Amino acid sequence: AVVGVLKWLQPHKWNGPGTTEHFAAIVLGRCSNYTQTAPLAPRNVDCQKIQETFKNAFISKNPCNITEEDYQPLMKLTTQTIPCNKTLFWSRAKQVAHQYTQLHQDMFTLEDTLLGYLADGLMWCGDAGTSEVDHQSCPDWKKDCPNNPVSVFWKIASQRFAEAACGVVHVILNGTISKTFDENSTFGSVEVIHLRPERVQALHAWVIYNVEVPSDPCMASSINKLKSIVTQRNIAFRCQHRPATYINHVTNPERSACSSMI
Ligand SMILES: Nc1nc2c(c(=O)[nH]1)N1CN2[C@@H]2O[C@H](COP(=O)(O)OP(=O)(O)OC[C@H]3O[C@@H]1[C@H](O)[C@@H]3O)[C@@H](O)[C@H]2O
Repeated sequence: AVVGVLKWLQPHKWNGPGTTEHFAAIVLGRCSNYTQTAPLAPRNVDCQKIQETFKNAFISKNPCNITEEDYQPLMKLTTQTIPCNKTLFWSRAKQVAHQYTQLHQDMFTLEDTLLGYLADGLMWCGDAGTSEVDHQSCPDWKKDCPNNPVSVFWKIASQRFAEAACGVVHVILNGTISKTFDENSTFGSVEVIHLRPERVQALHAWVIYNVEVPSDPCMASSINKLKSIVTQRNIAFRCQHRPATYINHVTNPERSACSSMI
């Protein structure tokens, strides 16, 4: 009990929340669940080994000096092939994107792959001086350092997800915020630039908005910026705007509000 109190009294070294309680057990459970239930799950996966490899990527390491190489062993163990034309990116629209793939299970966001499914919503970090995870605090991207275990993970996972994409790929963007497309987002700074023009013919953007918008969100200046980045990479670009209720209709067609739309 004394050790527990002392740990609780330990000063918070970083500005971000600490490692998720039962992190290793959650990763192991998610791995087993995914490999037994998900469509296109990689077969004969050693979940114990994946759990250990995930921990070894950041345990006993300075949590402000994590590199993409630290995650290479984990990336190798979780390699997965997504069918062409079935990749869905999102930016500032996580919930809508997952509502969509819940209904269209032939489409895949990063979270619908094993790697993204293992880590979604979790926090994790360690420290050079110990083999324990830090439950007190972990570095915040802005207030502490960008090369922390969680940010580096999502950067390398997003990059590999984009590099593996093929055919016509889609992205759900948020039409109710000023920067519908933000070059500094992970989608803008990592995924768009790692699409391979020899594998990807087109990027289709679906701009989702909540309320009637005065003008076509596809005409926004940030969408034009996305179009120029994509077309300069020899990838065709198309934009369509959709009311958020469209996703709800698609998700719950039996809802009375949807009847008028059908
Ligand atoms: N749990 C997940 N997190 C993230 C995924 C992802 O797929 N799952 N990410 C990134 N990401 C982390 O989410 C925040 C904010 O994203 P947010 O600001 O909402 O949007 P981003 O474009 O940065 O990132 C979403 C984009 O990158 C992948 C996913 O395939 C989407 O196409 C940012 O710090 C990223 O490090």
